[in-house]
Amino acid sequence: MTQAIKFWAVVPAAGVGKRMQSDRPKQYLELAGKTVIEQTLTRLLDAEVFSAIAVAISVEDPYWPELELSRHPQVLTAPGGKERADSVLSALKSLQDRANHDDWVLVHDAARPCITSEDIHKLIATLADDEVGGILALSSHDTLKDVQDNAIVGTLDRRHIWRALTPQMFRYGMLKVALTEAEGNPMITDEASALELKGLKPKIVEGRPDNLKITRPEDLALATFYLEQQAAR
Ligand SMILES: Nc1ccn([C@@H]2O[C@H](COP(=O)(O)OP(=O)(O)OP(=O)(O)O)[C@@H](O)[C@H]2O)c(=O)n1
Ligand SMILES: C[C@](O)(CO)[C@H](O)COP(=O)(O)O
Repeated sequence: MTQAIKFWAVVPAAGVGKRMQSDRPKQYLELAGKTVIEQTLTRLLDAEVFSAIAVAISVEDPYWPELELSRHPQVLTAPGGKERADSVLSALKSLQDRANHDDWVLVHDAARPCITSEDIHKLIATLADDEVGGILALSSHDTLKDVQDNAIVGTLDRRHIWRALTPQMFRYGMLKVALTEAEGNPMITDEASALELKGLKPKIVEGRPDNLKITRPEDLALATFYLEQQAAR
């Protein structure tokens, strides 16, 4: 008897947040009354689609155990790695006794707290029968320039340039193999790039522009605004 396909979430949350220039990793900064990571995990839990959420946490992280969500029955913890891809692979390995080869995994940055159930379900509905999977992404509303040594050398066709977001949705077995084969490759900054290395063509699903990644100090105010706008809808 074929087993029902399950959905798992993987949340890389082991970064130090250098670009945020704050006193703690950015996933533990306050945002709308909670920490950034609590906002993110709450949204993933509220989507009511994941069998479990595997969170990659730095082995030196003193903040995680203080969060009630760290004891949530659907939240699992895995040791983070040197790079984001290492953290994602570690979290995937922590699911190996639970996830089946063809189950779907949605990898979502802890630093993207404005994700909505709407976009999670849109990604799943669009790709649930796809051979490879794909990612939420944003098209460009601006003219894009090719720049070398601070000088414009050309204008790019914006129809072919999209900004990758998360979640990124791939089959458990396929993603684990791809990230294992790509281990140590500095060009692998998202899950899709590991699949691309194998000659696969992940799909694009247009996401909401408010699904920002908190990276620099000014992003917190924008994220606060977005969460308030979403709450008012
Ligand atoms: N070794 C790492 C590096 C990053 N991440 C996670 O990957 C997500 C996106 O990465 P990024 O925005 O680059 O976070 P940081 O690496 O923390 O930021 P910075 O590059 O400014 O240090 C974040 O949720 C971060 O916690 C991770 O789990 N393990
Ligand atoms: C995965 C990602 O969110 C896609 O845009 C992004 O690459 C992660 O941030 P990083 O700064 O590249 O680690």
